[in-house]
Amino acid sequence: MDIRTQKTFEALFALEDIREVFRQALPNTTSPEDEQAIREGVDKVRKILDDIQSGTGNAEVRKIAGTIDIRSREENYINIQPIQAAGRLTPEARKALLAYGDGYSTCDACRKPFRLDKISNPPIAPFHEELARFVNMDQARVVPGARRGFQAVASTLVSKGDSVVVSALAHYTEFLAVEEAGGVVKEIPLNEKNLVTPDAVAEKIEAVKQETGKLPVLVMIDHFDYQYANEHDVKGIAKVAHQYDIPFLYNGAYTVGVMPVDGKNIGADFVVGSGHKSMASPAPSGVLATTDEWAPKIFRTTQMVGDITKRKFGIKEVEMLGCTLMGSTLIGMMASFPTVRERVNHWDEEVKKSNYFLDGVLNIEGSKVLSEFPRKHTLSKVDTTKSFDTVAQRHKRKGFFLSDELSGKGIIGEFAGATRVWKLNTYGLSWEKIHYLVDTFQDIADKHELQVNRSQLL
Ligand SMILES: Cc1ncc(COP(=O)(O)O)c(C=O)c1O
Repeated sequence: MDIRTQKTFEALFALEDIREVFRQALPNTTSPEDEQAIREGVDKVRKILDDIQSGTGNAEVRKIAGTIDIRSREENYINIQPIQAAGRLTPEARKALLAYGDGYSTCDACRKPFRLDKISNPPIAPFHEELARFVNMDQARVVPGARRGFQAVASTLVSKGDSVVVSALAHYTEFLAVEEAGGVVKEIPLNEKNLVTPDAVAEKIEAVKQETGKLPVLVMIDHFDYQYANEHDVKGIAKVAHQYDIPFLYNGAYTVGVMPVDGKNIGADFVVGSGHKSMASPAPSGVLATTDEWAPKIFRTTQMVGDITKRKFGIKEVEMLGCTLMGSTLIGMMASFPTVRERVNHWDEEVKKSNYFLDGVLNIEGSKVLSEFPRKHTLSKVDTTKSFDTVAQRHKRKGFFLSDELSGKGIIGEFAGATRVWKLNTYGLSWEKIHYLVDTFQDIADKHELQVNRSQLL
């Protein structure tokens, strides 16, 4: 890179930093004048970035400026996309992405024993210890996504034909992990509230035993499922699994990183989390934590010896394929961790905001919340077939009318065209944004002559 390009990059990153400071200040602003000043500041910086992007300068610089500008979707819009909310990166993680983009940049100081989780500069080894403490388990490894955590556990515990008990709302990646290991999933039916109960788990275990003559080898349950984000009684379920001496995998894809998770208290043998879903981390990232009892099995090291060379790679862990996350993915996760560790303490406030917003939606006649209500999570499933979809039926833009209206008001993230049954997530939105969301949904309803019961607003 020539010196001019390098200097321009530096200037771009400095501008980005300034914009980030503005952006961070926005949710904490109370006076409209300050908010206006901050918005103008963001606009000015954007304008400079736009000029660079569209100017005739160095193509490489234009390209990187373009990449940076993708971030405007977070600054200019309220994004209620269901699965992105808690995975959005912190400014620190964004910087780490650039600084540690080279794949093996984490490996400069890799010394004996040669393994990722043993590297102390950057402080990857202490990060692993902190991760284990964070979910109150004994040992942890970073993995490329929650799915790789399921895979490591299934590959260790499941042999051909073994049964694994999962929820009827289990994520598909649990199915795949079991299939790859040669096992079969056995689904626990839901009760009338779309919940998996400990009793239903016990019945399923008994049924599997009857049917196959063998107990299942693993029970794997999502604390909050991906469909309704209903809370399932994981502690009660872990207890049932242990009564049959079956290990319990806690799927915390929607919890680890947003709310406090205490694996020991739950009775989990394995805790799996998703970095890019709930830990403000780049994809693919996640965590697999376990107890001292299970660690030697799940994190077993290789026994393989080369038949000609007699080479051995003793310290490398088989399920981790030696090392897992490298470069910016891992450092991004680490960079966000202080924020993530702190933010779980504010989960109750996040849930309050989620309920406030949905109360506002429910005040629009015909709207329903399909998830358990009041909400215990920020991800929710709503049914607007009898409210907004009645407008869609008579609107020339059909099902797209709602997305058009919302994006016109700076709200994005719903699936365009889906105004019937859909999911959204309010995680991380300030109270100001939540109020704005409610007002906007109700204004759109008003405009299209749907009944809105504003008197019930808090
Ligand atoms: C409940 C649940 N478990 C697991 C996963 C997979 O997570 P990852 O993408 O980190 O592998 C998802 C992803 O959507 C999910 O919703």
